[in-house]
Amino acid sequence: MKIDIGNALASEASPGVSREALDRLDERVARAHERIERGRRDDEFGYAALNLPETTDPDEITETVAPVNDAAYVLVVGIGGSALGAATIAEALGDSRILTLDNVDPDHVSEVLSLLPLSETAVTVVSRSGTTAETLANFLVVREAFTEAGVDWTERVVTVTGDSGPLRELADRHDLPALAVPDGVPGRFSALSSVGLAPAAIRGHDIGAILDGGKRAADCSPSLFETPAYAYGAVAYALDMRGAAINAMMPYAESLESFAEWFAQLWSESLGKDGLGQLPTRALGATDQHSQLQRYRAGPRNTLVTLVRPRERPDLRVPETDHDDLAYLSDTGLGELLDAEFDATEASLAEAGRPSVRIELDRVDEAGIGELLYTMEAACVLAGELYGIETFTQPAVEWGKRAARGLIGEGNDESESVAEKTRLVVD
Ligand SMILES: O=P(O)(O)OC[C@H]1O[C@H](O)[C@H](O)[C@@H](O)[C@@H]1O
Repeated sequence: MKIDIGNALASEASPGVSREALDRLDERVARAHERIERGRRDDEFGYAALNLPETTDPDEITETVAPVNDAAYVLVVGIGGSALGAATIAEALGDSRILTLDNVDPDHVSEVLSLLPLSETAVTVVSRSGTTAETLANFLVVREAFTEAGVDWTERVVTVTGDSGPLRELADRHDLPALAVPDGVPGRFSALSSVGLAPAAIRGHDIGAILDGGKRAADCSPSLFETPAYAYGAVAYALDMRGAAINAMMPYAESLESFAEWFAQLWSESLGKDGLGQLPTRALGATDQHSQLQRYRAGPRNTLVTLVRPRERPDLRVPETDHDDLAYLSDTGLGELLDAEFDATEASLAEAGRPSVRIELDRVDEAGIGELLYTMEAACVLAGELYGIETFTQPAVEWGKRAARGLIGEGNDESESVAEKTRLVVD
C-alpha cells in the first residue's frame, strides 16, 4: 500500500503542513510509536487490537462456523463495530449474499426477512457487550421469523460475544456455536477478529488471506516517512490542527463504499473527544465528484479529502461507437475512466490549493482489504496519541445508548433528561 501526502504539504495547499513541521512531528511520532508498541506488548485495552493479525486463529473461526457453512446467505445482526467490519469485508470481496441488519427500521427489517430464503440462511448475532438494544431486538425478530417459517433457528445461528452477558447466556442455554470477541479489543477495532471474519468464513472466503493482509501493515517503524499508517495518522492530525476539521473519505471503488462507513465510526468514536477530532464524512468517487467536490474545492478551507483506489481492477471496455461526439470514449475502459476521474479530482483540489491524500492499495481483494483496515486502525491509534486523548473509549455514544434503553424500559437519569429537553416547535 502506498500513501502519498504530497498534496497536503504547505507548499501545495492551505491548510497544509510544512516539511519542517513534519520533521518536528516525526519526533512525536517516534515517541507515540514507543507507547503503541508497549501497549501491544502488554496486550493493553485497545492496543491489543493491533495484534489481531497474529492472534486471530482463522481455523478456530472456520471450525466454529462449520455447522452453518452450507448457508447460501448470511445475515449479520449487530451494530456499529459489531457490523461495519463484516459489511466492509463482504463488500470488498464482492459477496452480496452477506447482508447486515444494523438498524431497527421496521420496514427494512421486514423487507430483508421476506426476501431471504431462511432455510438457506445463517445468522451471526454479534455484540461485544451482549446488551445492545438494537441488536437484541433485531435478533428476537429474526428468531421469530425463522420459527414462523418452520426453520429451527438454533440450527442456523452463530453468536459472537463476550464472556458474559445476555447473548452469552442465550448461546449457552441453546448450545449455539459461539465465538468470543477477543479481550482488549473495542468493537470498532475488531474487524480482523471473529467479529469481522465469521460471516466471510461461513461463505467460504479465505479469511487467512485477510489476516495476511493485516500482517503486511503490522510491521510499523517509528517514522511517518516509513510507515504508511503513521503518515496518514500524522498528516490528518496536523491538518486538523491547522483547520481541516473535516476528513472526507472518498474511495473510487463501489467495493469500498462500506469501508468509508467503517472509517467514519473508527475516526469519530476514537478521536472525537475533549473538543478535538476531525469529522469524517463519506463520499464515493466518481459519483460524489458530481456533487460534493464543489464544496471541497470552493467551500471553507476546512476539509482534507482522502482519495482511495486500487491500483489494479478488472476493466470493462466501452464499446466503439460511430457517434463522433463520443469517439473519445471508444476503446477505453470504465476502470480507465474511473482512474481518470480520480486523477482529475486530485488535480482539481491541488489546483485550488486544497489538501488531499492519496491512498492506493494493490487490489480490492482479501489481502488488500486486510491491509487497508489495519493501516487505518494504526493511523487512528497514532492520531489518538498525538491528540493526547483516550482513543479506545466512547462515553458520548454510551450516554445515548443508556438513554434509549431508559426510554423503552424503566427509565434512568439519561432518559429523564430527554423529557426535560427545551422545545421550540414550528408546525
Ligand atoms: O458490540 P456491542 O456491545 O453490541 O456494541 C455495538 C456498538 O455499540 C456502541 O454504539 C458503541 O459505541 C460502539 O463502539 C459499538 O461498536
